[in-house]
Amino acid sequence: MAELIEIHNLSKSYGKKEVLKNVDLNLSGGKIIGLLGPNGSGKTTLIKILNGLLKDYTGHITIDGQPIGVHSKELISYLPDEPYFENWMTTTDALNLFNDMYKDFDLNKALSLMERMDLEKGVKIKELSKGMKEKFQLTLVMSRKAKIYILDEPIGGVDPAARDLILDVILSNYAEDAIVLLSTHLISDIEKIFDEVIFIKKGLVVLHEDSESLREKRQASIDEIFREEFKC
Ligand SMILES: Nc1ncnc2c1ncn2[C@@H]1O[C@H](COP(=O)(O)OP(=O)(O)OP(=O)(O)O)[C@@H](O)[C@H]1O
Repeated sequence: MAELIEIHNLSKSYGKKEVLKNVDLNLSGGKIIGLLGPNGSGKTTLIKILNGLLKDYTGHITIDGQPIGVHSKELISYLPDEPYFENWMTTTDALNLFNDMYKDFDLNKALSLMERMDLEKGVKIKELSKGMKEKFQLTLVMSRKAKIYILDEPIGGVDPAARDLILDVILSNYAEDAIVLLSTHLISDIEKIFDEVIFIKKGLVVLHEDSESLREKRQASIDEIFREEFKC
């Protein structure tokens, strides 16, 4: 049976610079997968391709057995690395927008997550702090009953106490057969929830392994293995 995400021989260049090189990845459902690599290694580029935002690549990708398109966009709940709200929007406007836009959006879940995150309705999003914006975006994204969640740096701006809350929200809000693909630099904070990790180095996938067996094999944490692998 086809894996939920299959990537074969994917390459992508910006001008003459090749930033993804012959990437092969098969990702199956029921896993939280860490996409890890130093700055500029190609994580966001890969994520944008999976979300249909970049189309000028070579190689072959299927999501749930189909090429990237309407079907994959319905399956994926995507948290981009930058806020995407319009300046005029309040938290209530954004809730309504998600409710209108996505069939799988659970408004009641979003409202209860907002309460847990200490976020209020009717507040102008541009007046929220960076961390509060991140929490709010994550609330919206995790309130969809999606088959795939792609989270680009979900906790970069939030304080350490809120990070644990966010991890709990991620863990308890995805269906068991779904994929969570998550890019982060805060490996030690998040690694406990990873089932698998992917290391990407200058556009090449240099490692894709089960995180528990990797830790056992190397007798080190994912954070330590990452630091060793990417030592400057
Ligand atoms: N729009 C663009 N035009 C030209 N080059 C780009 C563009 N976007 C990204 N790049 C280049 O592609 C490479 C990969 O960038 P990408 O944003 O995918 O890396 P990343 O792993 O997500 O980095 P970070 O951890 O810093 O967010 C980098 O060399 C970057 O300079």
